[in-house]
Formats: sequence, C-alpha cells, structure tokens
Amino acid sequence: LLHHGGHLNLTLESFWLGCPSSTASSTTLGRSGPSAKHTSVAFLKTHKTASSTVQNILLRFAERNNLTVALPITTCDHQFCYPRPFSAHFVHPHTMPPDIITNHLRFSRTELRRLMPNNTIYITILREPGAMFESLFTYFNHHCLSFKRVPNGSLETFLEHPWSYYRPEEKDSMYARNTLTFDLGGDKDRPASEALAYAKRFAAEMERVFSLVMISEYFDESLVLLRRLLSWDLNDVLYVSLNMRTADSKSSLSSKSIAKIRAWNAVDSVLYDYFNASLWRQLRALGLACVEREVQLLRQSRDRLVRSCFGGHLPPLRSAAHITNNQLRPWQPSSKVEIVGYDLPVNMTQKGHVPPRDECLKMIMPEVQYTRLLLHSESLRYRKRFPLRSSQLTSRGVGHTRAHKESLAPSLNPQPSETMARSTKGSLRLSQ
Ligand SMILES: Nc1ncnc2c1ncn2[C@@H]1O[C@H](COP(=O)(O)OS(=O)(=O)O)[C@@H](OP(=O)(O)O)[C@H]1O
Repeated sequence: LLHHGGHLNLTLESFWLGCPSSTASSTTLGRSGPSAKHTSVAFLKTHKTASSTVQNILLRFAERNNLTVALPITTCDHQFCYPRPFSAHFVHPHTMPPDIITNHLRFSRTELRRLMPNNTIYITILREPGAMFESLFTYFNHHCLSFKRVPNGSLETFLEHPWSYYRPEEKDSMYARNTLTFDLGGDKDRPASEALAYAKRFAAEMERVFSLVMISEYFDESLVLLRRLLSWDLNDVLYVSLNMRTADSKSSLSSKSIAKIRAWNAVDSVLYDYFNASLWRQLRALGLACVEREVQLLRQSRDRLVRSCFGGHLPPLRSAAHITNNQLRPWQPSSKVEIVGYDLPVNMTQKGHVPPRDECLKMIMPEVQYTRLLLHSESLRYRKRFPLRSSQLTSRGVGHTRAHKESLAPSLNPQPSETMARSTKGSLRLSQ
C-alpha cells in the first residue's frame, strides 16, 4: 500500500505541477516501456560524499526486486580491493552476473563494461571540496600518513605546507589529495602547470560515462533526477542519512582554508564545479518548482516510512561506542572521530516492542554489516540455483565476466593479498 500509495501521490502531484514525466525511455534504457524500472546500475561510491546513503538506497532496491548485487571476494573485504583499479577478478562468483554494483572501488570503465550488462546506467556523487577534505582529514587522520605526520593533527597546519607532509607514492595517499579524481580512475598528482587542462578533459570524459553525477549538498534534488533517470518510484529512493560525524568531530572552515583546500585539490575542484553546474542545468530543465515539490513529497514520504518502521521517530542517533546492537554499529576510524548510527534495543520483543521489519532495519544498517548479510543471502541463492557448480568452488575470486560468465566454473581461492592491508576501512576493522 505504501509503495502504490506513494507512487499514486507522486503521479497526481506531477500532473498538477505539469512536471515532465520520467526522462527514461525504452530506447535509451533497452526496457520494454518507459515506465519499466531500470535495474542495471553501476554506482561509483566515492569517499566522504554521502555515498553510503546512496549505496543503502540501491541495496534495498536490489533486495526488493530480487536483483543481484556484485560484492567483493572476501580477501577484498567489503571494498573491491580499493585502491587497486577495479578488476572483475575482485567480484565474488556467487554474486555473478550482477545487476547492480555499489561498493567502494577505483573506477575502471573497461573492467566494469566487461562485468555489467550493456544497458548499465553509471552514476556517482561528488561533494564540495572544502567539506569533503575536512571530512577526509578527520576520518583518516590516524591512518593516512600524510595526515598523521601533521603536528597536533591540525588541518590548518597541513594546508600551510601540504608538500611537507604528503608523499604521492605512499600507502593511502589517495585520501590526502584529489580523492574524487583518484576514485574516478584519474591522476591525482598532475603537475600544477597541467592540472587545469587535465581536469577539464577528465570532467568531459567522465560526463560521457556517467548519466548522473549527484551532488551531496543537493542530495534530495539529485534523487529527483536519479528517480527519473531510472524510472523508479518515489518510494524507491527514500532514505535516512548514514555515516555522519557528531558535531564535535567537525571543524568549521574559514574561507582562507577553503581556498587552500581547493588549490591543493585543484582537479577535484574543477570536477565539482563542472558537475554542480551540470546538475543545476538538469534541474532547471525539469523546472525548479517541480523539483521543489518532488523534494517535499520525498521528505513527507520518508517521514511516513520512518513512522511506520519505528513507530514514531527515527531510533536515537548515538556514537558508535554507545550502540548496543552490533548489526547497527558503524565503523569507527579512531577514538578522535565519532561516527553516529541509529540505536535499537538488541531484543525489542523482550522489552515489549514490535521489532522493525527487515527492510526498516536495513535502512539504518551500516555498509559493512549490510554487505556481509547480502553476501550470505546471495550465496544461498547461488547454491540453490547451481548446486553442482557451487560444490566445485574453492575459495578463489574469479575473473569471469559477463561475456563468458556461464561457461566458466568459478573457483574461489583466497588471494594472499596486500589488498587486505590496503583496504582501509576493512583492514582497520579487522585489527580492532
Ligand atoms: N543525505 C545526506 N546528505 C548530505 N550528506 C550526507 C548525507 N548522508 C550522509 N552524509 C554525509 O556524508 C559523509 C559520509 O560519506 P560517505 O558515506 O561517502 O563516507 S565513506 O567514504 O563511505 O566512509 C558524512 O559527512 P561528514 O559528517 O562531514 O563526515 C555524512 O554526514
């Protein structure tokens, strides 16, 4: 009811506002009709850009529609062996052939094309470089050496003389300069004399690949475009924000610091400006009044969903250390930064509450736990579908791709891997 009710509301509202209907068409998307939901999506999960919130939307959509999400082999942890460039070898064979891919990876167009269906729609998200760098600096302060060697962990000190602390070739250096560019597969260390021209070329190249580049400052507006691009219902894009820091863990930035961050991350800054302008062109083309109304509808529907899920308000936001239910505890990068999550009593029935439905729990579940659950359920499904094949599997990741996916018997051996140490969030997690 919620699903159909929401859709009906939206359709009526769109009609009253004269909003153009979804931009997706059978020709562009290869589906049977303009209203068929598009199900092949590659979301490039960039760092510290609200990407976990988008990922959660996509994972829930995949589960509701019985789709297959490509997930990493266990040696890659919950990321596709980031920061190595993505390879189809990093995909767990029980999650093949995929409809959706969304876990962190370093973009490789060629490898994703080998893996994903031909009609895959590519999307990603960017964030204003000042806020993003401040978030990266705090989050990775204890793990990224470029940040770790700064006296007193001061962002201002780093920005005074970044070259005193930054080593381009060092492990985890991608968190310290042009992280967006790196995630997109680009060159984070272009010399200053070439950076601008390179950034413009790179932005144009990315625009040819990604049908939508969301902007985290305009998250809901970006969702309006996403929903239309994919011909999804409003209820398919409802969310609660994940992976946030407490106010105490954030520092405010002076305009001088923002200017220094932009200069240090020159390629990222060009990308952001380019795609922010592009987002607003698309929103204006849709009609700003229509967008605003749809954003309101989205927020109202989200409030309704939260009420129906949790019997009123969202569960309380708490820092990870105080969340009792370990399924809901977000990863905590260090004692210096507090990431918040939503807390629910471990056993609600004992306390006289009705436990929330599975989909409601998933809406507030951090990516590491969600990825693990999904791998489990996709593996069960795979074993049911291919009982013979799965009994032949060892535990090595395979590189079979869409072109010959059915012809190869996948084998799964753990690859002894430097990747374990390099996939920051996961490897740190293991060492906790
Ligand atoms: N809906 C929405 N809109 C805007 N911003 C949001 C939203 N959801 C999450 N966030 C903020 O995104 C930051 C976390 O980003 P990621 O999930 O991409 O981080 S990660 O790389 O996966 O660790 C993190 O930013 P900081 O709090 O500044 O660190 C979140 O607060």
